[in-house]
Amino acid sequence: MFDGLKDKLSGFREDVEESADVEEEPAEGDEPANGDPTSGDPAAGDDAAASGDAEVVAAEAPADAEAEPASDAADDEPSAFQRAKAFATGRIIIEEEDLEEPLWNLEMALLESDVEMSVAEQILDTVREKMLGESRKQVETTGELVESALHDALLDVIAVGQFDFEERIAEADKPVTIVFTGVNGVGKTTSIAKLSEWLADRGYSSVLANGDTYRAGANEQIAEHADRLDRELISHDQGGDPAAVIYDGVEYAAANDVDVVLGDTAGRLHTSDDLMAQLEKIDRVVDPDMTLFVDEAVAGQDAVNRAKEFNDAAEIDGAVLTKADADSSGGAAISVAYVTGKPILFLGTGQGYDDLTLFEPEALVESLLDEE
Ligand SMILES: Nc1nc2c(ncn2[C@@H]2O[C@H](COP(=O)(O)OP(=O)(O)OP(=O)(O)O)[C@@H](O)[C@H]2O)c(=O)[nH]1
Repeated sequence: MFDGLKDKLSGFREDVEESADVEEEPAEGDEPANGDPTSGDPAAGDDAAASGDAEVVAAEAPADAEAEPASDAADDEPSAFQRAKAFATGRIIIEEEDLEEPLWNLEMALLESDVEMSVAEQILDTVREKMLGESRKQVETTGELVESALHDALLDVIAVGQFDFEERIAEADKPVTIVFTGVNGVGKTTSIAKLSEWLADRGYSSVLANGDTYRAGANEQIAEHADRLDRELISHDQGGDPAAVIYDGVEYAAANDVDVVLGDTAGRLHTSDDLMAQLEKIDRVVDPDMTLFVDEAVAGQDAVNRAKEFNDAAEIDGAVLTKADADSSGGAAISVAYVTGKPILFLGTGQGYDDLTLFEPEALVESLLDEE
């Protein structure tokens, strides 16, 4: 999953390792490109330093490095002594300028992978801070340092607002009403059917309510899922009031001890203003326990923009990203939570009813950074 992004992240690691290697070259006695007088220290010839596995001391680069070379050994800068010591112990120092090109390449890679601009910038800021920050005292290999910086940076943006969905269902008063929003054709209805099955696997009953009274054929489509899964479906004729359908779903669930109401909504009306007004009305009338926004992982930036738009109209509690099994760039999965402040809760991973996976930020980050 998200193989393109995975390759690009691995490219960043190689870039940094290459830049760090350049720092080690003075072992041969060459004058370093940056003219740093300490880089030529003979101690840099240490075997460990010459190996690709050299340890790293992360240090803040002086902001005015060019104007004032490291000769003054100011307390808050990587002093000549620190550098000499680093070389003597087979370590290298990562400076801001070593990261410049790799970070630029990383930014391009993230944008090419459809990561939203503000999210890409946040990732870069965290990576820069983690790799140069004073607080990082541990000594690690270049690869480990990059991996840990990327891990923290990605997790920070992906895990925004994450909560335990099953616990939320377990603790809520029944029936729990969940309304699904999102444009047509992204897999909203299929996701409702999948979630009904996911809930049943965990002992929760559910009823489907078709609030998409706009599109011809919507009743038949959801009825097919309800039949196959043997679930009750509440629907009104085409053109009816969607808020009334979902309201009836809640009444039915309360009267029949059903745990969860899963309400579908239209993905398109005459105008997008009509659609947003309809969602606001459902919000007002039904006051759902959760509103989940559904879109395709493959839609990239479009999915991120739509998530923002829908969240503005009827505040969402989380998102479901479908078609994560298709070859997608990964940008939506990285960006939606940071941009909306609401977590991705599920990934759709196929067309079967069991193809719904709880979204786990830590697992996603680990798989993105897995070198296999
Ligand atoms: N590969 C894959 N296909 C999916 C996934 N989720 C849904 N689909 C397919 O996407 C298509 C559209 O899904 P629907 O559930 O009809 O989409 P919708 O958003 O409800 O569309 P409307 O009913 O038109 O609003 C169907 O063919 C689904 O089988 C997924 O996670 N992976």
